[in-house]
Amino acid sequence: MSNPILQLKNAAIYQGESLVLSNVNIEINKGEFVYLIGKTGTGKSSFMKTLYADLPLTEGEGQIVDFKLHGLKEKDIPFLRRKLGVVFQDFKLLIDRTINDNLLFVLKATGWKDKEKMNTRIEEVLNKVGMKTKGFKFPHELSGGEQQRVAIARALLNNPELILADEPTGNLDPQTSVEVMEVLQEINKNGNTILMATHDYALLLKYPSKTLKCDDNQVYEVVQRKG
Ligand SMILES: Nc1ncnc2c1ncn2[C@@H]1O[C@H](COP(=O)(O)OP(=O)(O)OP(=O)(O)O)[C@@H](O)[C@H]1O
Repeated sequence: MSNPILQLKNAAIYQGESLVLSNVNIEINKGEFVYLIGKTGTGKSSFMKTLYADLPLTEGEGQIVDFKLHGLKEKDIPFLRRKLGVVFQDFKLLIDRTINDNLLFVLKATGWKDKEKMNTRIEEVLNKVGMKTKGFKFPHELSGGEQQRVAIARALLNNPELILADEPTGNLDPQTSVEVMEVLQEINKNGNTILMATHDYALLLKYPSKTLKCDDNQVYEVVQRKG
């Protein structure tokens, strides 16, 4: 039975005045791993930004983790974002503090108070991405792949219902991309739903999964050829 965690109906996505995607009708169910592909400039990032309410949905309807995207109020955006884990191409770690303090910062900003519980949670998420022993390091002391694993750990802190990853392997070499992908696959196997924008076709071939494509101002599901 389908159990949508994300549903867009007749949605149009704009950057300012210009229409990027129109007539978007898609559904993502709990537990799925979904790719979002498409040439550069076709609207993948705009699509992602609409989902985490960085761009408003002004046309059509959108439902994501129990929030309505159309008519979403400014004051509700932080609550929506707490239910999402967002991972970016450029990691976006705070460079002036250690990995532990990066994660602590997010926990405090999202309402956690108990020091012991925070430390336990930090250890748990770092463990999930194989970075348990690196919490004392500063971001610049880690490789790109390690930084991205920390960024994934950060996205997991509040048990998000959906993880949005926008080109998470875009800055990584092929081997490191596979390592980061293994982490995302593992997280998905443990029940997290993931939408990942990418133009890394090698990853699609190695880890085939449901794929949405942005092309010609449309988003549609593509059927992957086998063999
Ligand atoms: N901040 C912005 N203001 C105005 N137009 C924008 C803005 N960001 C993107 N666009 C335009 O929106 C369209 C879609 O861009 P978007 O970044 O969503 O594509 P993309 O598929 O993510 O590309 P890439 O793979 O290069 O990241 C492009 O025509 C782009 O020029």
